[in-house]
Amino acid sequence: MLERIKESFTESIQTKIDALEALPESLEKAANIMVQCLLNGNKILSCGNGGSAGDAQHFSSELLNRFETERPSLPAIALTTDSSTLTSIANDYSYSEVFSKQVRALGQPGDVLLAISTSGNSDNVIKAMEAAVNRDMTIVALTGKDGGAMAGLLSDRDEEIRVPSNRTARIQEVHLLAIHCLCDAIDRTLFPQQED
Ligand SMILES: O=C(CO)[C@@H](O)[C@H](O)[C@H](O)[C@H](O)COP(=O)(O)O
Ligand SMILES: [Zn+2]
Repeated sequence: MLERIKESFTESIQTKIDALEALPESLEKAANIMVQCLLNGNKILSCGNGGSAGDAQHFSSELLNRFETERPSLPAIALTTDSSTLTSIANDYSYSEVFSKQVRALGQPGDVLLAISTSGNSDNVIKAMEAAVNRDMTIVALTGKDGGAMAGLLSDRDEEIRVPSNRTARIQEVHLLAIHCLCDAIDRTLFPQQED
């Protein structure tokens, strides 16, 4: 057991080292997309399943409340939190529609969708991306593995942050770091004078 735990630490550290090579440029582009969206008075919607639902909420709470510095609240909505909406859409239509219906209701041109999936193949996240394209929104996709079907849906205006790993847990661990990098970049660009 001890060996297994140590292996998980080593693998997680190695995935972050690999991500340090692969991800900074896409993270910078994604941060710029989000900053521009917020400067234009738009908002960021986020979604994902399981651990990625937690990540979607982690991100929105850091915008709505705060990350590390005192600054005004920023507009973000996690599409994973309203159990009445989620269960009724899943019950009346299909689980694959739970995010896309909300995107069609809440998404405005210029908003950003933060779409999170380690496989890039979750149907409800893919349908949310399709709805976002129809709403003239920009997409930031946090993915892993080979990017899955999500990678094929992105256009030049969008950005994919694809963690170089095939293991869901390791990918999720880097997704959280990526989310914190995005929050840090947003805060430092929008509020350069604020104290830590
Ligand atoms: O947290 C974990 C595994 O670490 C799970 O809850 C995981 O998020 C779920 O199996 C998700 O349904 C996986 O979806 P995805 O990342 O492939 O989109
Ligand atoms: Zn997990």
